[in-house]
Order: sequence, then C-alpha cells, then structure tokens
Amino acid sequence: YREIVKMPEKQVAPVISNLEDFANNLPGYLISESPVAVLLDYDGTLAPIADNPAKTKMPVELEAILHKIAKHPKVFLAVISGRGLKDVQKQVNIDGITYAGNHGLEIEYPDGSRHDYELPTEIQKNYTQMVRELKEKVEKNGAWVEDKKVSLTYHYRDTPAALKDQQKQLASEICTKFGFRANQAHEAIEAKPPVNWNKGEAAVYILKQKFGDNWSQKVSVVFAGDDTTDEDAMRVLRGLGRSFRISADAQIQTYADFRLPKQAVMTDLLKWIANVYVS
Ligand SMILES: O=P(O)(O)OC[C@H]1O[C@H](O[C@H]2O[C@H](CO)[C@@H](O)[C@H](O)[C@H]2O)[C@H](O)[C@@H](O)[C@@H]1O
Repeated sequence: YREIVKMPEKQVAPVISNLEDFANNLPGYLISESPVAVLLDYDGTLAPIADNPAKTKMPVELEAILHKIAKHPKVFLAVISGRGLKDVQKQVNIDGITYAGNHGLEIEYPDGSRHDYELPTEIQKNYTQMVRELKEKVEKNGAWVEDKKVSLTYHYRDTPAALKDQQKQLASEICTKFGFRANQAHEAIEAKPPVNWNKGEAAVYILKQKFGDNWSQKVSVVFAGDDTTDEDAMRVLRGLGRSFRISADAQIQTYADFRLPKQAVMTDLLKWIANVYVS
C-alpha cells in the first residue's frame, strides 16, 4: 500500500502581539529542562528593514537578550540569512553560534568548520553571466546588484516609481533566463540557484548535525522570519517545531504557526525564551 504523506498547506495564521500571547498560545512548549533550538532570520527579523543593507541595526534590547540566551547551555542559536555568510556574521557579531548565509548555501559552525553546498559548474557559469547582464542592463536609476557569489539580490528601492516595475520585470526575466529562481523580497529580487537547497533544507541539516536524525524528539524548535525565502523553513518545520512569520498583512498566507504583526514583537519572542531558560 502507498502511504499518503500530507503536505502542509499555507494558512492565515493566528497573531501573537505581545509577551503574554507567547505563553498563552504555546503553554509548555518550552521547558527549562529540555533544550531549544532557536533559528532566526536576520533582515526584517533580528533587525528592522533599513533603506540600505549596510544600515541595519538590531534594537538594543533585542540584542542584549539575544546575547544572553546565546550563552545558555540549553539554547542552541543559529542565524539563517539570505546575506553572504561573512556579512551576516559581521551584523550579528555573536561568537559561539551557528551561521548560515546565502539562504543556507554556506554554513559555519562555532568551531569554524563549514558546510558549503557545491553548485554544479554549469550553474556557477550561469551565475557569472547573470551578474554581468544584470549590471549591464538594469543596474541604473538607483538600482543595484548585491553579488554574493552564489546568490544575488537586485535592490530597486531607490528607483523612481515610474521606472521600478519595468526594471524589476526585466531583472526577473534575466534571472530566470539563466535558470535562477527569482523571489520577491523587500524592494528587491532574490535570485537563488535552481538546486534543492534552501533555508528549510539548511535548517534541517543544522538540526541533524547538532541533535541527530531524531532531532524533533529531542529539541523544541523556534523559527522566525519575515520573507518569502523563510517560508521554506516554516514549511519543513510544520508540526515539528513552531514558526513565526513577521508580517503586517493580517491575511498573509504562510506555513508558519503564528504571525507576528511587526518586527518589534521579536523582542517579546526572545523574552519568552529568556524567561524560561535564563531567569
Ligand atoms: O534572509 P535575510 O537575513 O532576511 O536577508 C534577506 C536579504 O536582506 C537584505 O536585503 C533586505 O534588507 C535590507 C536591509 O534592511 C533592505 O535594504 C532590502 O530592501 C531588503 O531586501 C540583504 O541585502 C540581502 O542580501 C538578503 O538576501
């Protein structure tokens, strides 16, 4: 007989707006005797969206709690970002935690060892040509290409409104022409390589490395993110961990279990964890 595997579906998730809501909606999910794996996105999650990637900053209170929980032996912390690995490490700047960059294609563990998803030569060649063509044709009118070597972000926030749609459309077409996946992001397009590896695969890989194949029986998992690329992690963690999608859109369809209406509620999420483990 064939086993029918039910694929998770997106839903309009219940909202959590403050610290009390976490404990009320997730009673007993975290207990101080058992470990928790906290997997977090960076832009729009740990730091509010800024008009330029070089200008992001974690809110002071959030940063202090993050440092505190990162040190706790029962808390395993990983940041999984679309940024290049070195870039996200520089932004978060906490030693002793795991980092994944380029949507999980590059992973670095606290001991400095790495896991790099090896892209086939053909895809690497296409990447180089794609960067060249994007720079030639659509790096203009304030838009720019963030070349992260294995994936890129085309930023068009500063492009005049009258030109935005047309330029963004052309950029997406160039990405898909070279076989890359073009994901809509905040005032940007994320071009990701056509491989079966994303934030979801990376999250599971990291959890298996740390807790073994039966990680879901050993550890509570908390994942938070604000973007379409984070949905890959929310999908694979459905039923195995608890995910939180940051979005102001009350009707947004998500694989996450809960919606956080704004980035500021991330401080409450971290307080919820700290209240269980630290104090
Ligand atoms: O996976 P993340 O950690 O959320 O990274 C996603 C992308 O974030 C950055 O771009 C976004 O944030 C910028 C700073 O707030 C903002 O100016 C931009 O409009 C956003 O798209 C980063 O530049 C990308 O490399 C990441 O892939």
